[in-house]
Amino acid sequence: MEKNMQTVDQTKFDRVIVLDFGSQYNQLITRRIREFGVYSELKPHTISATELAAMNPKAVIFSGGPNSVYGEDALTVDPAIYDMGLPILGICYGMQLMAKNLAGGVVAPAEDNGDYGQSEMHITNTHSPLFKGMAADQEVLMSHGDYVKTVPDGFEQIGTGANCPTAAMQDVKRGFYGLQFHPEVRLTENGNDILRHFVFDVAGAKANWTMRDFIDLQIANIRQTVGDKKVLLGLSGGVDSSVVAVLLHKAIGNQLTAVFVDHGLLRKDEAQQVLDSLNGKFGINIVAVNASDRFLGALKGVSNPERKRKIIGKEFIDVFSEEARKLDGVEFLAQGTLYTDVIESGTDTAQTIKSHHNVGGLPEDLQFKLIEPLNKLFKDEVRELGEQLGMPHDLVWRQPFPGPGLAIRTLGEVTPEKLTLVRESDAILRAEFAKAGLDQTVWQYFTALPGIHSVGVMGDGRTYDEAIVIRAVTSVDGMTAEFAEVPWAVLGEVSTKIVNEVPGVNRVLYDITGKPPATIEYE
Ligand SMILES: Nc1ncnc2c1ncn2[C@@H]1O[C@H](COP(=O)(O)OP(=O)(O)OP(=O)(O)O)[C@@H](O)[C@H]1O
Ligand SMILES: O=c1[nH]c(=O)c2[nH+]cn([C@@H]3O[C@H](COP(=O)(O)O)[C@@H](O)[C@H]3O)c2[nH]1
Ligand SMILES: NC(=O)CC[C@H](N)C(=O)O
Ligand SMILES: [Mg+2]
Repeated sequence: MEKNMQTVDQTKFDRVIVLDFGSQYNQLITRRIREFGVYSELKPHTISATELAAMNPKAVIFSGGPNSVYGEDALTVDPAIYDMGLPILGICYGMQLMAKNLAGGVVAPAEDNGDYGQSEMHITNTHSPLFKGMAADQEVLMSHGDYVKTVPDGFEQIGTGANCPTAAMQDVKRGFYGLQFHPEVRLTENGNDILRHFVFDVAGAKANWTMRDFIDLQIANIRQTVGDKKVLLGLSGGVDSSVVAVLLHKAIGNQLTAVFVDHGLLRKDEAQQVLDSLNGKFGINIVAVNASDRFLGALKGVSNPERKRKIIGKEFIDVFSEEARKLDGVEFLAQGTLYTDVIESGTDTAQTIKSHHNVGGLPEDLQFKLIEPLNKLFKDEVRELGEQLGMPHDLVWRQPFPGPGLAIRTLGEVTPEKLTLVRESDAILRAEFAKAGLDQTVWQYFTALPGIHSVGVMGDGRTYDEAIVIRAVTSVDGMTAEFAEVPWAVLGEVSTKIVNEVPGVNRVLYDITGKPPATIEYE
């Protein structure tokens, strides 16, 4: 175990606090700022000015959110926050909230249909510190139904959009800024620079935080939380739980036991490959449990996607509990939960998109205390962490595989027969992508069974068989994704192989939807 890590001075980092109004993108704001080398954290919008002052931030950002500032259930902030002398940046809902809270501002619903998607913003004050050095016209991502009709006293409009008079506003004296568009997403051309200008030029923050500090802080936290108790880690062989395994091993050594569950929903040969690649490596010893009968049994007859996810979540916990009982003294369950899993499962402010088995799928009466050191990070940040921890490239860059496995790629009821179709077609897809070198460039790729039957003709005979869908996407963090532009020749090869080698399939489809509006997985 490494010494001298117990005390990490958290106050030595400059920090920017982001207040959460429920946007799906709000943690993206914090991670962009961490990428600049400035520590950033998301906090509830209910935080008081006193609590905020105790964190000694350099600036505050109000995130976007689904509500209307003048709606009955509108979320707001402690008004004393405006008097703290701190720079504030309001994004979307956050800007509208400033306009509502500060004297003179007016927010109204859009007269036509609102403003959703990429559009052009024209900068009306090129001297604004936010827009330093930028061209007067730029693409931004808008996603709002309300708009700021009148800027508050002391503010000036600094940008205007095609469908939105106040795309940006500022009160330089108070250090207050508002953006109607989302600078945190890549679809806003200069979004990163705008945030950077706010953090460094307006707020005067210094870049004094690194991923190394994150590692030290997590190791210190884990040691303090765990004491002399034992921790059971759910290890899938994926990036996230493997990174957690290495962190935990550094922090608490052999107080850690890793459990790998074969739930019968894994890919072809996956169980053996996980054990070969991880057992005995990095000081990790794995307990492998074959639980396919119980998972498949519990899923029998169930076709609702959310029900399936909850059942899988519960079965995982039951297996972990049984293993914990064999070990004596296990108080904690560690998981490789990422922020994506948390936000999509729904929070107090964000809607549920799907219940990830490890968050929204957990039973209410969970007997373990959770340790989830990555639950504020995104996939690409975890990969950077893995690299920093010296883990092998292949493991760090493995494509994600969801905990519920092939169950959420077998739409509707899961049966062993259907699983075979998904498993075999997926193995073909993976082999062909590897052959074409696409495994290095495509972020995630798999097949799914949508449950469509259609008529075919094979060997002069009629078939009425299943279709298989190929899903292949590029992404950075899984929050948004685009369908991958896979060469037709590769798709053709995969299609021929699947139809020839997987009995019961007579048609192969390619999914050309991004996220949003679709999601990456099917359920
Ligand atoms: N088969 C499994 N056995 C034990 N734990 C699992 C299994 N599948 C998932 N988990 C737990 O659920 C968590 C979430 O799964 P998820 O797939 O998001 O992460 P991962 O498998 O660690 O990484 P990746 O996203 O790269 O697949 C894992 O980090 C792990 O703690
Ligand atoms: O561990 C997991 N448990 C889950 O329940 C789960 N659902 C989706 N995913 C993975 O998360 C990323 C985003 O997926 P979606 O666009 O389908 O929501 C993609 O990488 C998905 O594979 C999951 N991972
Ligand atoms: N993305 C947002 O923050 C939207 C804010 C508000 N709900 C609107 O529609 O105008
Ligand atoms: Mg996984």
